[in-house]
Amino acid sequence: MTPDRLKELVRTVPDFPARGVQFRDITTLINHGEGFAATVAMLSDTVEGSKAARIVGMEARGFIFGAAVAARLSLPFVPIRKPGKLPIDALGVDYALEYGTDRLELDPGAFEEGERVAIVDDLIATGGTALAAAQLLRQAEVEPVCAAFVIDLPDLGGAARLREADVPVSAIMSFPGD
Ligand SMILES: O=P(O)(O)OC[C@H]1O[C@H](OP(=O)(O)OP(=O)(O)O)[C@H](O)[C@@H]1O
Ligand SMILES: Nc1ncnc2[nH]cnc12
Repeated sequence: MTPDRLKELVRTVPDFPARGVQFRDITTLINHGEGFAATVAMLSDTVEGSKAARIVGMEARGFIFGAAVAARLSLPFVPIRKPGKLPIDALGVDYALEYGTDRLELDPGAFEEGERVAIVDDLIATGGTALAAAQLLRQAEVEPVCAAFVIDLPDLGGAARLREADVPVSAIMSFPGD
């Protein structure tokens, strides 16, 4: 399947969760077996090329793709969670959303010192989530060597921000103009 065909499987919902937002919904993509498999295969090629030893994915949609890529490549998977969910002393980073703030947490004991780690998520918009993930990885003294997304919303600037922070970025498809 081509990236253009995969793009057709993403449902666009106007004015969700707020007026003016074009919500790019991946539930219709993963509800298509061949489309989901092709998406995971493409993300896996990127992650494999980065020579990452481990994959992290951000709660919740990042778990869907990150865990699938990890299983396909027989790589270990580490969840980056929303606050208060990890049962151990976790590293935490607060980050800005369009309105207000949120927080991501990570188990620093989940890694080998200095190893190469890939970030996988469904979508990059402002980059706040992915930058927080990269910051958490650096706090855990490992190297974010790749950030692989299904969808990039380039007008929101997240991919550019991540590259400025020295994290290589790739996406299967983009929706310019969002
Ligand atoms: O680049 P950003 O502006 O940070 O936006 C992208 C993030 O937003 C969505 O997650 P959300 O926080 O909505 O959580 P969910 O996965 O639980 O739906 C998406 O899955 C990304 O993680
Ligand atoms: N436009 C959008 N569609 C889906 N998920 C998002 N996360 C942040 N912006 C989004």
